[in-house]
Amino acid sequence: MIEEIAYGKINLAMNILGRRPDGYHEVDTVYQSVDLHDTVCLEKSDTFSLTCSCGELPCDESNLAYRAYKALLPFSEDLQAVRIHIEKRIPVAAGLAGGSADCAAVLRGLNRLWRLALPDEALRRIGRSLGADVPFCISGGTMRAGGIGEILVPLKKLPPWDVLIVHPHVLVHTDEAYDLFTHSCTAHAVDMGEMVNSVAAQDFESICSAMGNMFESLIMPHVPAVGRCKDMLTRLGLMPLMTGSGPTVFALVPPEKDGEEMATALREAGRNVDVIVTALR
Ligand SMILES: C[C@@](CO)(OP(=O)(O)O)[C@H](O)COP(=O)(O)OP(=O)(O)OC[C@H]1O[C@@H](n2ccc(N)nc2=O)[C@H](O)[C@@H]1O
Ligand SMILES: Nc1ncnc2c1ncn2[C@@H]1O[C@H](COP(=O)(O)OP(=O)(O)O)[C@@H](O)[C@H]1O
Repeated sequence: MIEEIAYGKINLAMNILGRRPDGYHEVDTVYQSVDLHDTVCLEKSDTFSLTCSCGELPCDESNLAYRAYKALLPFSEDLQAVRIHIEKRIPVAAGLAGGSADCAAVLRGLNRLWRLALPDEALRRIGRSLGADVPFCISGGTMRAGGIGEILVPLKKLPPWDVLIVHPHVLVHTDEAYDLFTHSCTAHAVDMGEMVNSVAAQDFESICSAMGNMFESLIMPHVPAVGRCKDMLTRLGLMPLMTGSGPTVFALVPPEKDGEEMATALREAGRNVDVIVTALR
C-alpha cells in the first residue's frame, strides 16, 4: 500500500481577468500550499473500490479521485484495479482545493504504484482536464498561476508561518461564484507585482498588505458568514482574506504570535464555524 498526502491551498492573491469563449475564466493568482491535508491510500486489488472517511462525499464518478483513476488507466499496460481510500480533513467546497488535492494525490500515487514514470509535467497536463486547481496540486508550494490556473511559475518558498483558517459551514459552488464576475469587479483588482515582490522579500507585513481576492466583493453580499469570519480575525489584529471562491477565510499569524492561542480565543468567540490552525508549506 502507498500513501499520498494531499495538501490544501489558499490563494494569497486572486484576480479574475475575464471570461473565455470556453466558459472558463482567465485568472492571475498566487497559490500557497498549507499543511492541512487529506491522506490518500492506494493499493493494488482484484476489484476497484473508492472509500472516503467523509460520508457526505459521493464515492462515484463525480469524485475527483475516481476521475483521476479513470484518466490514468489508459497509461497502464492492462486494466488495473485499485483500492483507494481518502481520509478527509480538508473542508469540502471551501476554496481550499480539497478535491483537487485528492485528484492530484491519486495521479501521483498511481504513477508510483503502476511504475508509469510520467513526469510531473505530464501529470499536470492530465490534471488540467480534471480541474483548474489540479496542476498546482501536483507539486504545490508557492506559485503564481495564469491561464485557468495551469500556467505555473514557482515563487520563493515562504517560511512555515502559522495560518488561521475559519470555515463557516457554508458551501460555495465555484462555477456559481465565477458566474458573478463582471468587468466592473476589476475595481477590486490586486496589485500582483506588489505581491510577487513581497513574496520574494519574504516580508510578512508587506505580504499581508498585498493580499487580496476579487471574489470577496462578489461573494460577501450573498454569503454574510464570510464577513462575520473576517470580523472575528480582524478583532484579533489579523488581516483576513477569503480563499479562492470562498467561503473559507484565513489570516497569516505574525511569527512572534502563537496561532494555537489565537485559535482558542476564536473558538470561544465563534459559533457555527470551524477554526483550524495550520501552517504554510
Ligand atoms: C477559484 C479557484 C481559485 O484557485 O479555486 P477554489 O475556490 O475552487 O478552490 C479555482 O479557480 C477553481 O478551480 P477548480 O475548483 O479546480 O475549478 P474546476 O473544477 O476546474 O471548475 C469548476 C467551474 O468553475 C469555473 N471556473 C473554474 C476555473 C476557472 N479558471 N474559471 C472558471 O470559470 C467553471 O465554470 C468550471 O466549470
Ligand atoms: N475527493 C473530493 N474531495 C472534495 N470534494 C470533491 C471530491 N471529489 C469531488 N468533489 C466535489 O468537488 C467540488 C469542489 O470541492 P473542493 O475541491 O473541496 O472545493 P473547492 O473547489 O472550493 O476548493 C465539490 O462540489 C465536491 O463535491
